[in-house]
Amino acid sequence: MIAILGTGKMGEALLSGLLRAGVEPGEIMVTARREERAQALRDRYAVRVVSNIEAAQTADTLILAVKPQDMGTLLAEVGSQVPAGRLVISVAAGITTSFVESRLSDEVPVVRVMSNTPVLVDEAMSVISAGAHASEIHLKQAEDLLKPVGKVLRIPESQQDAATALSGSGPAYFFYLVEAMVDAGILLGMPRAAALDMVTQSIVGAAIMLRDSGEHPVILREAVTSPAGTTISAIAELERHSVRAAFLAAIEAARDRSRELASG
Ligand SMILES: NC(=O)C1=CN([C@@H]2O[C@H](COP(=O)(O)OP(=O)(O)OC[C@H]3O[C@@H](n4cnc5c(N)ncnc54)[C@H](O)[C@@H]3O)[C@@H](O)[C@H]2O)C=CC1
Ligand SMILES: O=C(O)[C@@H]1CCC=N1
Repeated sequence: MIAILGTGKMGEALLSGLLRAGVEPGEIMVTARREERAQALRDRYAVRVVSNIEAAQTADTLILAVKPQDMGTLLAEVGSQVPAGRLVISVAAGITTSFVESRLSDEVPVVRVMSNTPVLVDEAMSVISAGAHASEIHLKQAEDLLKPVGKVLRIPESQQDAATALSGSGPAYFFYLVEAMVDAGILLGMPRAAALDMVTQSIVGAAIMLRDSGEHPVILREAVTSPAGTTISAIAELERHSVRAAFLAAIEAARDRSRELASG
């Protein structure tokens, strides 16, 4: 039995992914703070909505998917209720395995996961790290759970904050880029719907080329960049506005914020 504690955007994305992967609704229980939310989850997925305590006491695998700021409260409620031999998976940004372990009364294995919203289309990037009591078996269990909804990579926990900044938040940077490019289309007089279509298909095509060609992004970009052509005129402007430096600083800021979140 799998329990998802805190079924918001990420918890629901994981829930729908598990169901698409063939886990039976009867094998999953979820928790929610508000009754309307609980009812929506029952209606949409036919899963049982239970209390945090019931989930903690009965599930073999607990997925903690509350906001980092709510993790202390949740663990204060359920920490003493999780029996040894279970697996706890935390998907919260910035929350370390030792933070979770120190709030569990038994030596329960903890795996820290950073996934991202493309879970919704089975294209997540999930990075996982083992806590002090987690072994190969537990990492494998977490991998098996996450593989149907995308790619899974094991990393040392010391790199989790960087991964949160890069792939956890990553989709947001691309949506932001799409917004900016669509605005550029509007500036040039394109209808909004056509601009969105053009940008979306360009970004999807480019992403698939990047993933499937095995080529380095520099090679792919150079193939589009003709001498004295249009692309280099755009790239010169991006360089003039230090867009590359802005990305370095932005992702570093996200990494720093991830580090801060564990301390509340
Ligand atoms: N949204 C994203 O792209 C990603 C989010 N995450 C992580 O996933 C976690 C959840 O984020 P979101 O889903 O975006 O937040 P959210 O606010 O949509 O979901 C959190 C849910 O937990 C519920 N909750 C809070 N305290 C509770 C408690 N004591 N008992 C039961 N339910 C409780 C809230 O009512 C809410 O429905 C965060 O820790 C975040 O760092 C990780 C990767 C990507
Ligand atoms: O913004 C956040 O805190 C979460 C973590 C990774 C993506 N979204």
